[in-house]
Amino acid sequence: IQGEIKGYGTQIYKKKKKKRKEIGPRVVDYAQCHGGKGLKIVFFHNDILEITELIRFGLKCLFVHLHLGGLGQLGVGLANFLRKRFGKDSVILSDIRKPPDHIFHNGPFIYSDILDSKNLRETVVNNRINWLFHYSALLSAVGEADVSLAKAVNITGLHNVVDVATEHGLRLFVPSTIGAFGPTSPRNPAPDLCVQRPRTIYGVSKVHAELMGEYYYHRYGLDFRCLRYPGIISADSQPGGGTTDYAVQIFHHAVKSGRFECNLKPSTRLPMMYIEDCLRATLEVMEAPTKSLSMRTYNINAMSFTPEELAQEIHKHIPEFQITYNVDSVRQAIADSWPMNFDDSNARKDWGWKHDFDLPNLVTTMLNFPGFHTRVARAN
Ligand SMILES: NC(=O)c1ccc[n+]([C@@H]2O[C@H](COP(=O)([O-])OP(=O)(O)OC[C@H]3O[C@@H](n4cnc5c(N)ncnc54)[C@H](O)[C@@H]3O)[C@@H](O)[C@H]2O)c1
Ligand SMILES: C[C@@H](O)[C@H](N)C(=O)O
Repeated sequence: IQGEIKGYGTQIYKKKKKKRKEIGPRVVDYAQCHGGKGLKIVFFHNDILEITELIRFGLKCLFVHLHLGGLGQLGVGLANFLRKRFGKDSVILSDIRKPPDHIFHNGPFIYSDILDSKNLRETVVNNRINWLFHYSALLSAVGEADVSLAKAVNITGLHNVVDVATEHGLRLFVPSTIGAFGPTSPRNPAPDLCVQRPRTIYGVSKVHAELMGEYYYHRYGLDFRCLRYPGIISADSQPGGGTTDYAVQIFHHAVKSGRFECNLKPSTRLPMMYIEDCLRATLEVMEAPTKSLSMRTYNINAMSFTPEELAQEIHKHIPEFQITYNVDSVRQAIADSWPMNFDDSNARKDWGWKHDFDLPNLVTTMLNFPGFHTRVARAN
């Protein structure tokens, strides 16, 4: 292996018979592996930046990520995405639910309840975890239906996660949301820093998570990283009870029956994103050099549309598709308090965020997603 590791002025050499390393002061050991065809390099476990650079040069590396709340709409996709990048055994998926066979056999899975701090600590210590992705949460609509459980999972759970991550020097990712804004926030667009007075327990808990993470970063040096996601749209996983769920369900109904009853008004404009962009952004901000991050919580944006505009785009592919409206007052009130558009210029400037999917691409990709039609048929 030969090449310069950008930004670090270090080099790895492989010569025919003799292997030699020059890779900066933090390498603690190196050895031949794979029958002499490879070079195994051992780092201090926190040197993620150097490891990231090496992976760009095609080196395989083992460092372990723990992924909490991993069986939800976004979790399995994130685990697959990270496993492709870092190797199957480097990512441990966890949840309190029993995983289906194909997920259980696809890589390490363990039970982990974020409300049980002892169990969480044991998991982190026993598996020598370096990065932690905290996806466990009750979303906006289900949170309003059970405020006390939402308080426990979204607030007490977050405290446990932040404590363990701080104690063990982990890099911690916590997703926030458009739901962290409220009716008094600027809505078109909502910038990173502005009034945040959400009116849902979900939103309140996410503002709390943003502030706790940033406080621990300043006070104790916790490497906390947070993105405010828009509503996320995925083909192979179901949404978990949010206000933006309609934008996933519409595709299933369009394919299955050609009809969809929407629970938001036709003119409700919300920021949205295809899952592939969301997962890529998550990895990009986790890999971003510390010095490039001027903030610890960033908006990320891709597109913004109304149910009416989404239906029109689907109509181009399925001309017989029909949408009707039966408004759910709880979800509508939530949606009306959220931003219509997101200003993500800081993410674009600081660490080069750029979305790939706009509305036409999203609809084409969803409707042509491999196995989507079969999956819809099976789900029904
Ligand atoms: N999906 C979106 O559109 C969206 C948008 C913005 C932000 N987010 C955030 O991304 C994260 C993941 O969202 P999602 O859509 O996958 O959510 P989801 O509701 O689909 O999944 C949440 C998971 O958390 C697990 N969980 C609940 N209680 C737990 C506990 N005590 N311990 C461990 N796990 C527990 C659940 O079993 C579930 O698998 C959440 O934090 C959410 O707020 C999601
Ligand atoms: C927007 C996001 O946080 C989630 N999909 C919800 O609607 O609750």
